[in-house]
Amino acid sequence: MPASDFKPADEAFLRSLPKCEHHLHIEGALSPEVLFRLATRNSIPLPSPSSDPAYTSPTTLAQRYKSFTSLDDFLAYYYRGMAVLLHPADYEDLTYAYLARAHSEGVRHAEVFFDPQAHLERGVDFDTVLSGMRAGCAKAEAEFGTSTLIIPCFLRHLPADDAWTVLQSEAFRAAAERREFVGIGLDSSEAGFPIAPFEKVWRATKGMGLRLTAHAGEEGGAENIAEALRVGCERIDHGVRIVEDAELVERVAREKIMLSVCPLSNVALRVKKSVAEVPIREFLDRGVRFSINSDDPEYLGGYILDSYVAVQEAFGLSRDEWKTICRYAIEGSWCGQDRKDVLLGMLKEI
Ligand code: HPA
Ligand SMILES: [Zn+2]
Repeated sequence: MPASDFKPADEAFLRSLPKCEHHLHIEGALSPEVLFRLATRNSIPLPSPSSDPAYTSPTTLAQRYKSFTSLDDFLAYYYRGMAVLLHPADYEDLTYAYLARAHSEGVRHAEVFFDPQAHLERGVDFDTVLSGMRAGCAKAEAEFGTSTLIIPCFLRHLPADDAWTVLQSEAFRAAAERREFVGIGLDSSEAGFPIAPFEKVWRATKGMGLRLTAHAGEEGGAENIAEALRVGCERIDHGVRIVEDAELVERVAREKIMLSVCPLSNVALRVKKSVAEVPIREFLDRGVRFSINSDDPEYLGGYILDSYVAVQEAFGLSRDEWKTICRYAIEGSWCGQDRKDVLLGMLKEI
């Protein structure tokens, strides 16, 4: 269906679908307005407008976010932006605001990433971030019934020893034992930063009974996806370059390994020229399981419903195909079977 045939009624249908979001960095839900407000409240100096005019106002910053040239160009703003987050309440408010917005767009289950090392290096400890996020999740769960899980991600541009230190820390181990997060991920710059050095971290994490995922096949090639699976990842974040390797495509379909795809992010970071180039059609035709996610909604082009609408405009999927995507997302979630059954029940009613 060409874009001009997209009916407004389809947006109501897309909104009504019971969605699971698996690829959302909470730091990427920090809007320019909140960034400026928290910078003042927490006395964190922003770059001066003479060094970077983007920091003149929230409007100019939002405008700058529309012209990222690469993952690293974005990451520079993303790491600078999150420096305004200091207190548990900052993380709680950010998490709650994201979940409220997500709920209004039909998200019924969310698995939320954060980057502990990016906070630790500024003196913000693991528990500050985690306790704030958990409070935001609890509030949203009580108010909207959204189920949530939290996934700390290690930064692949830092040495694996640094991730190992976090993994061995008392705060990480105690929270893992209390099951305050469900697994770990790996994010940040992909090209030139292979996953292999993190193998020891990944094995130890698995030994703690935690789940494993990693960003791979976003900026880097399909070989990074194969490597991520070799070290024990159960799902892949992005993974769109998997189509470069037909055997790997067959394998993930056969083994029901889910890809958490982020179409608007791919376009914003120039991984793809347009949403139409994201291999949604190939994935559906070859039985590759995937979910559709926003990644960093305040930086990279929008929230989850924007992503669903963009995919519908590009591919004109049938209602049954949308239900298949939502079923893949439910089945690929890391919540328990009881919750999955509830979500599948919601999907049946659509
Ligand atoms: O899309 C991403 N890729 C890698 N690292 C990230 N950190 C936040 N978002 C991303
Ligand atoms: Zn991401």
